[in-house]
Amino acid sequence: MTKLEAKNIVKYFKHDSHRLKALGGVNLQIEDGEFVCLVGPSGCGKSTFLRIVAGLETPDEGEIFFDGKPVTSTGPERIIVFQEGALFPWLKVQDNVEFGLKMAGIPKEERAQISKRYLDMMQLTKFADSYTYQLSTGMKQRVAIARALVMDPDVLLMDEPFAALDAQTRDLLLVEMQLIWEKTKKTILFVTHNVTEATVLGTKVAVFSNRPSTIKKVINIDYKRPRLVEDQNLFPLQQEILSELRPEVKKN
Ligand SMILES: Nc1ncnc2c1ncn2[C@@H]1O[C@H](COP(=O)(O)OP(=O)(O)OP(=O)(O)O)[C@@H](O)[C@H]1O
Repeated sequence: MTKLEAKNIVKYFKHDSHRLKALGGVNLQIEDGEFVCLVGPSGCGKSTFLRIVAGLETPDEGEIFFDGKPVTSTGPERIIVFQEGALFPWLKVQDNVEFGLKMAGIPKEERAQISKRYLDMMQLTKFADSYTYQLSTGMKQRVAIARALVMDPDVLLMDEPFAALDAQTRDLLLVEMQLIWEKTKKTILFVTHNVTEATVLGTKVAVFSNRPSTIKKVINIDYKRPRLVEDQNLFPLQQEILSELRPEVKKN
């Protein structure tokens, strides 16, 4: 079943005296439970596209459909996780994770039950009473992912969530992310600059062209999990993606 569909998404931005055409007609179809990685040259509009899917921006042309209905605003079924996690420093880890549930009026005990499951899943139980400044960057990112997952969204939108992590932490989270996806069966859209990351995570990888961007190619990846970054069987796919990407980066 199709979960999300982008139809001819066009987006302009105002830059001083001129209009910059960021998205030039993006078309993408995403089935329920797919893990779709978005790669493309810097500034091509990947984050803009994700924000449009989240309902945080409106396209100038085209439409996003969620379960066949047009997206007109943000909604709890589409939750975005940003690169820096955007946590609340004045709240403890558990309160950060429960924040959306509290806003939704879920009673305290029920909130605690739900957050416990995701704190366990993200190996954060011991840190439930810590403040976010007491955590490493990788742990903060796990809190941000847990905070999104407690809301049980249909679609998780992730904007370079691992970009600020060291290589070892990132490799661990890449395995954890695959396990979470297998356990929760969420539909995931994941923006990354890292082609290896894209092949490790994705059921498919959508390559954006240079601005005004369109989807240049979609590459399907049907390979056993959990996938590891050092798996050489993924190299040919990485080369295929890079061969699509390099000419776009040069144009940039
Ligand atoms: N709010 C805004 N106002 C003006 N221009 C914007 C705005 N947001 C994005 N842009 C422009 O739109 C283009 C696409 O930006 P966007 O951040 O979506 O690209 P990206 O592919 O995610 O980039 P990167 O890979 O470097 O993070 C860029 O040229 C950027 O300058």
